[in-house]
Amino acid sequence: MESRIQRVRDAFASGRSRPLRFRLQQLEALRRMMQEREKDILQAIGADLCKSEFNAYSQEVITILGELDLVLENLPEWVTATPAKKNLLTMLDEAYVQPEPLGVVLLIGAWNYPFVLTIQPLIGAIAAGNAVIIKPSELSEKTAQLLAKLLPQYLDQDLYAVINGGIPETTELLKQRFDHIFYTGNTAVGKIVMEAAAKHLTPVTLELGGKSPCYVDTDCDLDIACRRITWGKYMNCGQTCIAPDYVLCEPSLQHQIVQKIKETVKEFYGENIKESPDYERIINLRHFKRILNLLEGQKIAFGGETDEATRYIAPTILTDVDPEARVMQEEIFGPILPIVPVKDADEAIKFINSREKPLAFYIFSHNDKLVRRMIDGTSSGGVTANDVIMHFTLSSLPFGGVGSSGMGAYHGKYSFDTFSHQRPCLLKSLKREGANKLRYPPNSQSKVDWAKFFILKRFNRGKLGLLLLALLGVVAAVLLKLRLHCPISSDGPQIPRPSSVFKSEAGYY
Ligand SMILES: NC(=O)c1ccc[n+]([C@@H]2O[C@H](COP(=O)([O-])OP(=O)(O)OC[C@H]3O[C@@H](n4cnc5c(N)ncnc54)[C@H](O)[C@@H]3O)[C@@H](O)[C@H]2O)c1
Ligand SMILES: CCCCCCCCCC=O
Repeated sequence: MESRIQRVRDAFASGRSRPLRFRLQQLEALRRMMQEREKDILQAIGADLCKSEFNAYSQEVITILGELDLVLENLPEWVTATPAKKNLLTMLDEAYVQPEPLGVVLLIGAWNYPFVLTIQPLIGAIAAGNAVIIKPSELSEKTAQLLAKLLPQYLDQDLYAVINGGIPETTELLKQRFDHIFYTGNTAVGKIVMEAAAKHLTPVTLELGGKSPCYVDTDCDLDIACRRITWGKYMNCGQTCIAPDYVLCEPSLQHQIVQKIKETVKEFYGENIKESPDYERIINLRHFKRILNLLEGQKIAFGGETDEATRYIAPTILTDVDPEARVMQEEIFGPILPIVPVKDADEAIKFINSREKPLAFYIFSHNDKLVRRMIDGTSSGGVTANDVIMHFTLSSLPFGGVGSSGMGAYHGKYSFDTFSHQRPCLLKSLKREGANKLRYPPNSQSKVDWAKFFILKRFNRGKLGLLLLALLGVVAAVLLKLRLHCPISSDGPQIPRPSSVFKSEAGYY
């Protein structure tokens, strides 16, 4: 493993990953891979999660194709240095911010959307000019194997390496030094990743989980709300990081919601859900048993059927759920929807704020004021109002958590920024030493006054003040140029001192 990582490091040190043209070529190659190997990709995802090709395409492949289009179109602009504003002291210099690659990035993918959650951050890391070690999740075994086979066929083999394995391999990987670690998965492992990263002071992006609440207001189109909640909750058999984890609503809505979700489940998956090509299975037996344990002692209003042999759990709804119940203590990550009755929106806000910050927050209401009040009154990684999941699909929005649901964000330009260092550059000349003498010892009141003028711009805000400032700026620039070779007297510059000229009743700003 160490020699493989060293090969990636050496390749990064060669500088090969940096030119824009190279980055674009690699991203084009990824796009070619998506087109030429689409069938293999869909089959691998399908085998891991019992997912239909249609679902694998619309949930994973489309996102990647969209991201590639966006990055290929905008990367030339993103890599360009941005000129920075200058002050009076630097007005003749060059100042800009230049994004530069971080170096070798470790990318640990997740199993629930094993393709998109590995390739989408990879696109950002390549776009930003990094070398990458990719560690797909061993739980989505077929996709992990496919990535190890395909990526070296399309990408530079020295710069980008896939390392497969389970906990021992990840543990070993985390001992190595990286320039950034991007991890997607649960919060407990997120802490292990962060601890390992701290040993090398490696920055991390942690895309974690949490219990994402969904508030349904009485002033709401319940048919539409319940159809959208059903889609987002039971998609991928509930194994979606931003699935609505539980519903908060007034007691009077509870049974209507159960009824409408029940009808929608029938509409989506038919009478026999097990036969539906659109309904997935739980990834493995460990997670299957974990989810079943959450049902213990609960009032099942709908669903509840399970089949261990195929790891099937029916779309399930629990009503009158006690906030202290186990199902309300950990992220469900399965097709169980608890409904917790609350008195009103204020109680819902208090409920949400009394818990860890979730990855997503959903509100269904016709009342725009209420929607905004609930957004302002809570905190979460992201928000969608009157729908679920959809903020993930908009690449102009950063995707990530807050508090225990994660740190950092990605998608589109945000991925590029996550994998770049924004390097501030100030290019001065060795000339104009006269101006610099202001900051050299010995210091004096007059030098401090000048520094206040140049850096803090302490002068009157009025029109006259501004006009005088402009004039003085020109005079100062000319004088400083003329004085290049003359020492500054201990009494300060021989032009009017700014503090006496511009101080007025209007004060400073
Ligand atoms: N924010 C996001 O974008 C996002 C996306 C997908 C999943 N998630 C979150 O991920 C969670 C679901 O997946 P999961 O993490 O439960 O899967 P999991 O617990 O089954 O496995 C997580 C991964 O962690 C690794 N791991 C476990 N113990 C480890 C250790 N001691 N050291 C190093 N690695 C170790 C395993 O090898 C495995 O690959 C949910 O909380 C979900 O919300 C978040
Ligand atoms: C259009 C639906 C896209 C769904 C993609 C969901 C990805 C969620 C990532 C976390 O698990």
